[in-house]
Amino acid sequence: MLRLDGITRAFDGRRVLDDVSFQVASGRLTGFVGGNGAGKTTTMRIVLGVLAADAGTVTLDGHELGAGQRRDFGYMPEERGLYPKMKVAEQLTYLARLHGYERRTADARVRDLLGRLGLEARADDPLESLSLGNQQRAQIAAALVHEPRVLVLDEPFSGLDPLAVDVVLGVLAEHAATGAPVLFSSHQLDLVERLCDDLVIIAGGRIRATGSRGELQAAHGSTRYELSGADDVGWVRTVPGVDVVEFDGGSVLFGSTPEVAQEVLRAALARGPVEAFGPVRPSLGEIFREVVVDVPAPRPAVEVAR
Ligand SMILES: Nc1ncnc2c1ncn2[C@@H]1O[C@H](COP(=O)(O)OP(=O)(O)OP(=O)(O)O)[C@@H](O)[C@H]1O
Repeated sequence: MLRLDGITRAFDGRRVLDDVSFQVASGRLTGFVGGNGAGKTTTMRIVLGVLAADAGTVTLDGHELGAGQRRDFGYMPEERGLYPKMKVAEQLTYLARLHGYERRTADARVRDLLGRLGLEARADDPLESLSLGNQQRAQIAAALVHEPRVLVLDEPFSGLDPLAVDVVLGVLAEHAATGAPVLFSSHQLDLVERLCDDLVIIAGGRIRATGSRGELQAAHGSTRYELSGADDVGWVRTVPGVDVVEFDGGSVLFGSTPEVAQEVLRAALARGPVEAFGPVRPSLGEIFREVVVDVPAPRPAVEVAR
């Protein structure tokens, strides 16, 4: 398990990470979600040791990280990092060789990865001749080429079409299944909601919520209920304890306690056929809006004595 404890970082006296603590479980995909400037990239750079924290620790399976362990990490940085003019397979093999793979093993590993990422036909083309989405797949291959013990990716899904998202997701999930913690950042909430096992929400440099989707849904945002009937269900508005959110003649979305929801269901059945009834869990977007609302500005790096 990768674990961050009390990470703090300031730039020019402005605190951009404030007591950031969360875990990335082994074998699971953890989505790191936040708006622009929330602190995702800075946190990832600190995990990778590219940037130093002012305070706090990063540990892997209980051991504080040094350069030696981080060599086994895979990282796809925001600024990407491959050579545009070099052929795709050639530079991936070169990277694998830098990690100590023998040529034949490196070649086999690269061909396998390119195959799984749907890039085999472009293996011998210069990176810059690929579409942006395919260049991104090559960047992901570069992060994975040495079978990293921990995988950290900055916005790996941005700019990918839905099919490419599924291809990349499959490859990342396969890698997580080897027991590696996988952390990826994103601000595409709908995508993260579908893709990851666990979520970490950051805003204004502070962690606002962590947990599996189910845990977040249970802890934040209220469950609503949906009722559809053959006839007009406008009467639901008059039931005490019901707060109607949306109404569309034959269907209604409302908030209430579970008990009141059951009363509504019984009343609906007494009136005629019910086509659909059930809880509607809050979306990640709703939870995100709830937990990031009224985020206080980060404290200055140095408290001024009064
Ligand atoms: N090298 C730096 N010098 C000064 N400020 C920095 C530096 N790097 C990051 N920041 C600031 O730290 C804050 C967090 O930035 P960061 O890039 O970590 O956010 P992010 O969540 O990755 O955002 P985005 O989704 O827009 O990439 C921002 O206010 C940014 O301007």
